[in-house]
Amino acid sequence: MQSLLKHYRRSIALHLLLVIFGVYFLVAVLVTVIQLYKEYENTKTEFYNEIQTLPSTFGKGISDSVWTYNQELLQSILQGMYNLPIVVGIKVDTLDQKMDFQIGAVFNEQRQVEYYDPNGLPTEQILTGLGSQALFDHKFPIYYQGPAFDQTIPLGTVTLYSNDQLVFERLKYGFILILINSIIKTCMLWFIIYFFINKYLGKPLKEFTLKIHRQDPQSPKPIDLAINWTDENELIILKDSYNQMIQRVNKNQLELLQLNQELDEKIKARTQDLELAKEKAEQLAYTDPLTKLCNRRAFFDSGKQLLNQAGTQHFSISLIMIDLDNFKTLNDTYGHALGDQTLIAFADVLKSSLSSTDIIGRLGGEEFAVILPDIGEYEALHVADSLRQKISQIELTHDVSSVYFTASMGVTEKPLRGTTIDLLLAQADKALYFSKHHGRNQVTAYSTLAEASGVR
Ligand SMILES: Nc1nc2c(ncn2[C@@H]2O[C@H](COP(=O)(O)OP(=O)(O)OP(=O)(O)O)[C@@H](O)[C@H]2O)c(=O)[nH]1
Repeated sequence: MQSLLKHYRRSIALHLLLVIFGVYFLVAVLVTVIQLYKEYENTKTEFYNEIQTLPSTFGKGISDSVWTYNQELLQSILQGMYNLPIVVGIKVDTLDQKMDFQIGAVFNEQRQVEYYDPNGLPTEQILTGLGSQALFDHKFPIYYQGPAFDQTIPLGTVTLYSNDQLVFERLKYGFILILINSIIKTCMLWFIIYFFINKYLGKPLKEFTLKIHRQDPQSPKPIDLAINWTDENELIILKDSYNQMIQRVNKNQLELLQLNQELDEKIKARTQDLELAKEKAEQLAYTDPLTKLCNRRAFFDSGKQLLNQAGTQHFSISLIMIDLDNFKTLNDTYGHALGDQTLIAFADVLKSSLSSTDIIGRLGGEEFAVILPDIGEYEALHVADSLRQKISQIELTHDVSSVYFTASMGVTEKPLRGTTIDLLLAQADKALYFSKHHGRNQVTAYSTLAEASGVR
């Protein structure tokens, strides 16, 4: 039952059928009722006509039997009439009341039904099978017109009783035939409609839906239906429209895929650019743009790290502070550009002379500092002096003349316990100051100054 209901709910053919069948059934019932009513009316008229022909058939015999007081003849005529299927009762009323006779179902004077047997004796209700509710009567007079009389002599009346239900009885078979006919026609129509709607609409739609369900959503393909029609009906238009839509969707998806790939590549390139820019920015943040040495900030950061390491791993650290001599004069004499060249050449000498573990920084202007890990003051003095000599040999050219410059230095070593970069710089600066004020182009150890002043 459940599956039947499911089938009904999913079947367009059954739905349409129900609607068509419902409407057809109503129309058929209406037409049949009208047809039946017309048949009833016609049959009833025929019925009355038949009743009215009876006096012409039996009237003469009845008149003769009443005129001659022949009770036996009258009774046999009336019984013959009573046997006719359209008659349910007969009543003969004569003027002298001598030949009165009733047979079957008749009305009395109060219009109530009374029943008489074929011998004219009162009896219980007669089983006519028709009931007496629809009883109606047709009265006709009886006359005698014998050969000896010029005029007709009234003898009385004969009342024939019939029943409306007899009309129905007559119609019954016709009606049953009409009904069977309608049922067969409806069933045939039902089957034909269902078969063709299902074949030409239901099945193709079902196949179409099934194929849509089975489509791969990533790459749907055009659908082909097993329809044998060549003309452009709605179903074929629907299928073609679907296929066109699928082609458009596939094309759009391909374009989207390409756009995605392009976007991916652009994002990759942009990310690389950003990383490079970030690297550059980081470099800029920590590198002096002119000399490419560590700037003040990078020098302090790396220096602090190295100091911490030296504290925990117990290795010595020395710091050299370097300042170019009379740099202002050099700038003023040969120009700022040569000043820049001087700074670059000086930085190159530092880079090439020192180890990669040494930290070289430009603290500002023409002021530089170097941190030498694992090197004591004595060794650092030698490194500084070697640098000083190399610097003094750097040859710069201005126009056709050669330009030389020198640098003064101050050296200090990290004490055994605790110190800071600032403190080391301050000590080295004092030594540097000493070098400057004692003729420049020389190296001074902070320890000698401290010893001389008794600070250490
Ligand atoms: N060309 C150039 N000059 C700079 C740069 N930075 C600082 N200076 C110059 O360096 C000079 C430093 O001068 P001072 O501080 O008087 O020192 P000095 O002339 O070297 O004298 P002493 O240190 O006493 O020997 C100034 O004239 C600055 O303008 C730079 O990046 N390029």
